[in-house]
Amino acid sequence: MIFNNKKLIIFDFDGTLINSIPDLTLSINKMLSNYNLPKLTIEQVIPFIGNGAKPLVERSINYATNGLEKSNIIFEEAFELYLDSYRQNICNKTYTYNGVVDTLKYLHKKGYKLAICTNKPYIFIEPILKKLNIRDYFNHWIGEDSITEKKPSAAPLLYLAEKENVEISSCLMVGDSKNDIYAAKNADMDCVGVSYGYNYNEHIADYNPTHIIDNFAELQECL
Ligand SMILES: O=C(O)COP(=O)(O)O
Repeated sequence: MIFNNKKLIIFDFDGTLINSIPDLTLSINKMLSNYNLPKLTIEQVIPFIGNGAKPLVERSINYATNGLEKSNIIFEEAFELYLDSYRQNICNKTYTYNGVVDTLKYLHKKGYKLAICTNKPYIFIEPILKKLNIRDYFNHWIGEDSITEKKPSAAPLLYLAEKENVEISSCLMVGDSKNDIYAAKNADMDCVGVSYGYNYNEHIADYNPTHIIDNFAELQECL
């Protein structure tokens, strides 16, 4: 599929541009170990990603304490422990998926405006972009706490379109999660689903994005 007349491409972050799951899991496990709870595997943590940091911590604690006593856990304290650990391990094993760097370079060179809309806390975005040497490709990035609503609300996508002064029909959302597809549909925006991400272990095709790609570099054939 070829998308004509697009000017602004908005990317999801975790599961689309970067595989952050090893560092997220490490930080979840550091938090859990504080309460002598069993460690979770990467596979166990994957379906907890997508709605932001608090749901990730909450789902992980619920899973790890299944049947165990949890009255000793104060959620706000556990959340701070997780944030502290992630701050220190933000980009140890996180990497860009295959084709991401070359494709960002290609799109940037072609004159597209590029932005990121993630449900990750804002404070974590820039350090990762810098560490992975991709910061300068993006005009804007927003996190779950940047405005009052997050994906699957249309609000963050509408906010970015307005910031960049681009009409919705000239924007394209690219993401791995149903939250990305719903946000795009709620904003009446075309969207590309990537099949290799997390998406609660569900097929992205089940959410009917405008187009699906299996490798990020395929975007170069669409734009
Ligand atoms: O941190 C999350 O829960 C999801 O982040 P994402 O929106 O970049 O996939």
